[in-house]
Amino acid sequence: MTMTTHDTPASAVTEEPRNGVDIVGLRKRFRAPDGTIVAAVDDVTLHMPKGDFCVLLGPSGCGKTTLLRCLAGLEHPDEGRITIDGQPVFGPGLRTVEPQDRPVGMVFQSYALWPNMTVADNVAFPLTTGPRKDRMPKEQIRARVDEVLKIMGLSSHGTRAIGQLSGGQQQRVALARAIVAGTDVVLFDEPLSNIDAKVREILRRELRAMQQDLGFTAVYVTHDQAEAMELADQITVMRSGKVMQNGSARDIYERPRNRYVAEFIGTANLIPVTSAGGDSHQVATAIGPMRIADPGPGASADGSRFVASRAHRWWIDTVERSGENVWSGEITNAVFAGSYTEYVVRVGETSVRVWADDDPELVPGRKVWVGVDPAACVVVLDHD
Ligand SMILES: Nc1ncnc2c1ncn2[C@@H]1O[C@H](COP(=O)(O)OP(=O)(O)OP(=O)(O)O)[C@@H](O)[C@H]1O
Repeated sequence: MTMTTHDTPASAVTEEPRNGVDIVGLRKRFRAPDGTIVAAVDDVTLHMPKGDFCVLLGPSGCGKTTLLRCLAGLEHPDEGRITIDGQPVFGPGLRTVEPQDRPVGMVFQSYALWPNMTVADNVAFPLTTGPRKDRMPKEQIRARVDEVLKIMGLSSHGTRAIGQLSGGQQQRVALARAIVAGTDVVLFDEPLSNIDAKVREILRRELRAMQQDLGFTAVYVTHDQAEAMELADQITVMRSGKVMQNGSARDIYERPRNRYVAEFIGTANLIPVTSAGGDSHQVATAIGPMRIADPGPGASADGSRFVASRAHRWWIDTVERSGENVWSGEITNAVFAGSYTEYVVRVGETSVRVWADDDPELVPGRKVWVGVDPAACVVVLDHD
């Protein structure tokens, strides 16, 4: 990222060649207190294209923070290679590049600000460390700090003490500090998780707009799938140190690779496939034949498979219907969720969840017809 001058809008930033982040065969193991070895990062190979917003998503303990810390240089991997912005920072035969020498900025969950310094001094901090001969002149530092404070909506807060700011404002200061040095890659470790829901939504939108304006590559750790969907150009779903799937939010949501991904993101109906092979557009399932427009990644695989479909792609009706992908069933539960109601419908021995408009006629015990568009059905593996 090239920083703008004081008066230049962020959108006018000059582009420079960048390469994003390349991770090849990365492994990091820890010894747990009971002596067992935990593979926190287990053979991860991943490319994060320059200028993309890349989210590492997964439940607690899946290894996303460890992977981020390896990129930052705060953790020393056991094996593999890392190249950031074209610069190899870790690899065989390479002297590991120390955190302060890596071309990255970082924002933590705890804001990690200096409580006794002013807002402006906190933001300026990365520009005032390192060998004196490499530092920029004071006037230039001030201009850059003013600029990022403006970008973060903190212009009038520069002289305040950190303790006089709200949590949301403190995280803005931390964001400002991460971008002030103009690195091409900024790493975020759950930066919004300590902030209340409304402010978090605002900051999330601002962060995305700022990243697009300035054009840096963002690597963002979260366990919140809604946050991932809203922010990401690329989502990497992790489990037990491994990459389960990597792709755009749409890819991951509409074409999950396996059961784990389908269940982790959004609400999916997973209907067991009962026989292998067959027509690639029709499979035998626990509720009868299901038509699928796109067979999906699990179609030709051996082993347990499911037809995955999103709850909001199903319809529900009290009037008898017939045709493909239509079943009769009985409502067993209805939960009003505001913008939709979740109806749980028993079809044979299986339950499907249908997200539809609230309808007072649709109550538990009611016989109904449900169905799903074949275009919304994809076969997924039980596990890779
Ligand atoms: N310093 C450490 N020593 C021992 N084990 C560790 C260490 N750091 C992480 N681990 C283990 O490595 C695994 C991955 O941890 P990590 O913090 O990367 O997961 P995470 O996905 O970021 O989880 P969270 O969202 O809870 O932070 C976990 O099993 C964790 O207990």
